[in-house]
Amino acid sequence: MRISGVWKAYGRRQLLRGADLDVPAGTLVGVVGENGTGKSTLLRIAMGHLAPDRGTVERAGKAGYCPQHAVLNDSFTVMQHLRLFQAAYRLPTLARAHELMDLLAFADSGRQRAGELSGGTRQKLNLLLALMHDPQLLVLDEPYQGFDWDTHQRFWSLAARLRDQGRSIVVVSHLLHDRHHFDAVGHLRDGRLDMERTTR
Ligand SMILES: Nc1ncnc2c1ncn2[C@@H]1O[C@H](COP(=O)(O)OP(=O)(O)OP(=O)(O)O)[C@@H](O)[C@H]1O
Repeated sequence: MRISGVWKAYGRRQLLRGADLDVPAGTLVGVVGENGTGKSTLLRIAMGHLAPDRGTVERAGKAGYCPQHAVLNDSFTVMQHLRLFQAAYRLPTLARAHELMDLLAFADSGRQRAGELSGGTRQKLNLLLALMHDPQLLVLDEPYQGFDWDTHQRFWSLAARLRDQGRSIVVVSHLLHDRHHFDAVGHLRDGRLDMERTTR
C-alpha cells in the first residue's frame, strides 16, 4: 500500500497535510502520535472508508481492517458474526477463523452474544473479523486494546509470521514497548508522517 500526499480537514480543522506512508509487501509499520493527531482518520482513508481532500492511496489485493472501536451486533453470537463475515468474504469454510480463535484463546466463546463479551474478548472478535479472509493488507487500529499479556504476545507472533509470509501490515500503536516489533515507525506530527527506521 502507498499513501501519497494525503490532506484532510474536518471543517476548519486541517488534520492531515501531505501525509505519505509506504507499506511494501513483507513489512510491519507502526503509526504513532499524540491523541487526536489523525491516526484513525489516516487509516480510514487508507481503507477507502473516508475520502481525502487531496492525495492518493494505492492498494493491491484484499484488505482487512480492524477499526479502533469494534463494529459488532450486540445481539449476535460470536459464531453468528463469523457466519455473517464468511458470507460477506465468500469463504468456503471457517477453518481460518477457527485457527485464529484458538490462537487468540477465545474458542469457547462461540455461543456468547457480542453484548455479553468482556472488553478484551470483544477486541479479539474485532481482530478476528479483520483477519479471517487472510488479507494481503492488514490495517489495524490499536488492535490489542484490553488483551491480556499472553494474547498480546501471541498477537505479535502472528503479526510477525504474516509479515514474513509477505503481507503488508500497518498498526496504530500507543505502546512504547512494542516499537521493536516494527520495521519502521511513522510519527504523525503536524499532519505529516516522519518515518523512523527501527533496528529490528
Ligand atoms: N467525522 C469527524 N468529524 C469531525 N471531526 C472529526 C471526525 N472524526 C474525527 N474528528 C476529529 O479529528 C481529530 C483526529 O481524530 P482521529 O480519531 O483521527 O485521531 P487519532 O490520532 O486516531 O486519536 P486517538 O489517539 O485519540 O485515537 C480529533 O480531534 C477528532 O475529534
